[in-house]
Amino acid sequence: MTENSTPSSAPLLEIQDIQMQFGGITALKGINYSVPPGIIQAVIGPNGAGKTTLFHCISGLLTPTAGQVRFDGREINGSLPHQIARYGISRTFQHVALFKSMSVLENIMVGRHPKTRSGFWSTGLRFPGMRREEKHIREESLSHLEFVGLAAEAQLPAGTLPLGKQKILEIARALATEPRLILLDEPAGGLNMRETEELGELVQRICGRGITVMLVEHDMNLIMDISHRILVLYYGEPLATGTPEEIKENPAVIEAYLGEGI
Ligand SMILES: Nc1ncnc2c1ncn2[C@@H]1O[C@H](COP(=O)(O)OP(=O)(O)OP(=O)(O)O)[C@@H](O)[C@H]1O
Repeated sequence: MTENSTPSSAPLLEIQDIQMQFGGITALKGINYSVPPGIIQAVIGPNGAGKTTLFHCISGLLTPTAGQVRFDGREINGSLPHQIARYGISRTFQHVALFKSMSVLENIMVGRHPKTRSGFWSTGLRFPGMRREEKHIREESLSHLEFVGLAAEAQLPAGTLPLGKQKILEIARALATEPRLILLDEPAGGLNMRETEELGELVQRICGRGITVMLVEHDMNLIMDISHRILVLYYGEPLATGTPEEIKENPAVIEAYLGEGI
């Protein structure tokens, strides 16, 4: 178990002795970790280390077998994913999960619904107040597309975009709920070098907006370039924490990744 310290600001996310058991498999073995606001926090580790399971526990897809997750001082484990989205945490998935026949813009508008009073689908009833709300959602959704560089593709079916742009669209949809913490699960998976560089710039701009980013990623160049802090998981436990420079030189990390090209 490892605990990091955040002397300058109260943590945004506190993970306290989280354990996750799947039958006989212990995917997380008691993790303590805090993430301060305003940083890019990477989570790395070999396949099966527990990274995605940790994201599932934070975003409410899984309830930890033991331990607590606190977000901005509020205990959130046991809350449902849509409640957690309302508290200010959104996420993307390892495999793209878009509505492929809907337009790029509509995919964002759907993502807006946790923030609206009437909900995206009920705006279809088209009462005047709802029409105003839909117009507002449309404008805000377009501004998210502009932020990520996809405004020109707004009317295209999402499924016609190349993979790199679909992944960016997923990030835009996660941003549309106006999160304070965004969890990105392997956003660079399947991207070429240029797309990965653009993704890195986007993640830095997201952080520049004051949104805390947690990033699970296997692309070590990207991780080392943009992360402020790294948590290394190994068989469900923290192996090391630190800055990219500290992690690069950590003998336990080098040993764990030996042959895996860190
Ligand atoms: N729903 C599940 N049922 C049973 N075992 C699971 C389940 N989800 C994850 N596991 C197991 O928990 C462990 C951690 O899996 P997890 O997907 O969190 O790892 P990971 O670090 O994200 O791996 P990868 O880098 O390959 O995505 C693995 O041993 C995995 O097989």
